[in-house]
Amino acid sequence: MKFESKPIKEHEEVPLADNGELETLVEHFKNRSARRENSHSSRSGCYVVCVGDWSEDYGRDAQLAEIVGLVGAQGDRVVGSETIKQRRPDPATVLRSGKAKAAAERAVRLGANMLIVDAELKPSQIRNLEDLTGMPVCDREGVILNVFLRHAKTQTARIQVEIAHLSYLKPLICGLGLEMDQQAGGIMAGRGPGETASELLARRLDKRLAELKKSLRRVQIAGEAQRKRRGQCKRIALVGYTNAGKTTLMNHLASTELVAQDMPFVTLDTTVRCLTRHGGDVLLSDTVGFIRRLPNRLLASFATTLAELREATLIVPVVDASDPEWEMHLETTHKMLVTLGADEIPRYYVFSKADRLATLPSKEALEIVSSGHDYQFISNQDKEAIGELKETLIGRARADLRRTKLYVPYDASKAMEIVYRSCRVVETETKPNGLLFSLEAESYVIDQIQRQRPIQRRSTEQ
Ligand SMILES: Nc1nc2c(ncn2[C@@H]2O[C@H](COP(=O)(O)OP(=O)(O)OP(=O)(O)O)[C@@H](O)[C@H]2O)c(=O)[nH]1
Ligand SMILES: [Mg+2]
Repeated sequence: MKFESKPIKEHEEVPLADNGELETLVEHFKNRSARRENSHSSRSGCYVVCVGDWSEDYGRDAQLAEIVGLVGAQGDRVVGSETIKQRRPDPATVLRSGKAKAAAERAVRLGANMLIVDAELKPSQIRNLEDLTGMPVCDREGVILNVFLRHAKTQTARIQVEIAHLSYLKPLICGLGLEMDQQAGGIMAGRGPGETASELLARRLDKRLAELKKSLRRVQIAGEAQRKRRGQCKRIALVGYTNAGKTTLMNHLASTELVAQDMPFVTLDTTVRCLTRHGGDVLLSDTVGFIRRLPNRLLASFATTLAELREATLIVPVVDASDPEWEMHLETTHKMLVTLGADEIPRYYVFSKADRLATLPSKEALEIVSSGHDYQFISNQDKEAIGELKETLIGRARADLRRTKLYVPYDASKAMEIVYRSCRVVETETKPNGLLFSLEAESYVIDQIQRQRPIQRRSTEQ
């Protein structure tokens, strides 16, 4: 099977911008950043408040560092920050009012014109906090969406991010109710009889969301033909926490020149390239990174892109070994693989940025976190190790198919599904309570079928 190593052609004609009133209004209510709030000052800034119930200082510092990094990636400057330990959030404002006011005073003294709260806030909580502090407030989801908006370059990524962003904005905009009617009265011509400005806006936002979803579907259908052509190729997917070094590794392994930067969510699109020479049977893909508490809206919007991971022959979790939080990053990656239904696929772990480590973690610790799968430490400067890794990955992806006989009882529906989805059935024999298959499949698929309890029970009964 030959596969041409060409970049995916995006649909250029998919309409994105709505140049009319909706754009003006969305822009008006768009999740604020310090730059936009104070467009006169090029060095306006944010004050970050990190909320949590940490048992150790270490977890608190790491959470703060992460949100500060995200604010930087959305293009803003952090002028100050603090952490507030709080077990239960205040229902109206998440932060207790005294603490919120004190934080806002410190923020103003430092010249901030936006308060970033590292928590998931409801639209009403954002409004209450803004009333209480007198400052524009942006929550964690808003910051992540801003970063995605800033980095979305291709049409697919832009549509996916815009869908997530508009769904986030909708309750914020519509919840403004009367105030919104007064502000928008002048702008919004074409209001139906008895329809308030916020109702009209909700209707338009819904229409826009429906258009975007249709556009996304069109782009995805166009990509499906390309995916089908790749169907017979072995696929290796690089996955992992954002900023782990996935794209850097892809560039070294597949001689690509994709953008890799010390910043979260630089990659938002899946890029697929041949790992073997002159087109060939092994493909490598670079994917959007993960983060703890990834907003559900973004996950839903990127669901189809990420669902491709399920088709991989080999998953390569890339872990930044130099990050003090690497174990949490790995845990987040594992949870995402479970959510995406890709946790049964064979894995080969790569611990990146080894050049930054004085000592490597102990073998025992690594075996536990990699749950017995093989792993390798790598540094982007070590060409020899990268060459070896490439050979190992190609070898793993091409692992031979096994031919075997397997009895599957009728009531083992999950096992039946795996047989028909992932095996080549050579022969089927009917038995009183099930089917005896002669089939061909990769070893892990056979193991997966055998792990289904009813089969083990019944096959020994036979
Ligand atoms: N010192 C060192 N830096 C590395 C290594 N690998 C990657 N980096 C750096 O780590 C940063 C992030 O690398 P990327 O490859 O963009 O990470 P990513 O996982 O693709 O990140 P996102 O696409 O943003 O999720 C970049 O500044 C790289 O130069 C390595 O082995 N050693
Ligand atoms: Mg990347």
